[in-house]
Amino acid sequence: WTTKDFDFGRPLGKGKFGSVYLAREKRSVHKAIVAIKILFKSQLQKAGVEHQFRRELEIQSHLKHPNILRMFGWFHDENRIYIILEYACYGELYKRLKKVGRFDQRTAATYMFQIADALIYLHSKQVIHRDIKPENLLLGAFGEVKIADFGWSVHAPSLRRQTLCGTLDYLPPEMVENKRHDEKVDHWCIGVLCYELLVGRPPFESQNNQDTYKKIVSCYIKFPEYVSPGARDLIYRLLQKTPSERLSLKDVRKHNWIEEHAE
Ligand SMILES: CC(C)CCNC(=O)Cn1cc(-c2ccc3c(-c4nc5ccccc5[nH]4)n[nH]c3c2)cn1
Repeated sequence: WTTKDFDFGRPLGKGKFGSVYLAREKRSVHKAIVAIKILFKSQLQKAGVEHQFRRELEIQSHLKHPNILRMFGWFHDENRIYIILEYACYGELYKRLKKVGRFDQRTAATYMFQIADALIYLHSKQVIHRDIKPENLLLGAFGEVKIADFGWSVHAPSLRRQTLCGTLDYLPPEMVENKRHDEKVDHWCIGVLCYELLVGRPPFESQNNQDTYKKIVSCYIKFPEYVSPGARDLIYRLLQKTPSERLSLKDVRKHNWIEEHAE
């Protein structure tokens, strides 16, 4: 591939390491629409992340799941690297959540099922900690959620959380306390996500980082009265301080609140 194979359209997102553009592949008979992320080699070199980046490229090129944003390939020229990504036509879940305030149980349960399904797939390939949070989720043509690993901090133009290093709200206790962590961090994150999808803000949000940390390590959760008992049960079973006690992803998919509300 080269840039000459594509007509570039509007920017879809901008960030520290690069920006993402809408693009159409010229030759394909069905005029494939894709998102192309452009990274500058100099910036990757300056940040000393080239090898990590290659590893990420390698991992992502083998991932194929309906709820994980596809990476179709990549190419480079003298100064830039171009990553050909799936175009998610309904954009950022985060923006939609901000717009509607909070989702109904059917929407939230459907997204939770899809993300649990994607994580089962990822964990089966020994891939963890995909940094599940609304900013990293996009929406496909059928309203399905797509995990886009923005680890490369390309934030589409939407108001980011208050701290630039990414929100602390999603950090599990073992990471707050700088202990070893395993794939169970993802179980914690989808517990935080489920709360945020239903309430419109994360459960441990506070004025400052210290208070957020305190709430995280104490697993102190307050629910607004409209959160149903079924949703509370699922969230409690995921937001367990001890990683091994967190609900398994297969049990998340089978949880009665998910069974009752997911589409
Ligand atoms: C190291 C490398 C393998 C990382 C590859 N993964 C990424 O670069 C993660 N990433 C995905 C994107 C991204 C951002 C936006 C979109 C969009 C998209 N669709 C939109 C529709 C309406 C409004 C905004 C939209 N953004 N589709 N696909 C995207 C993909 C940016 N970074």
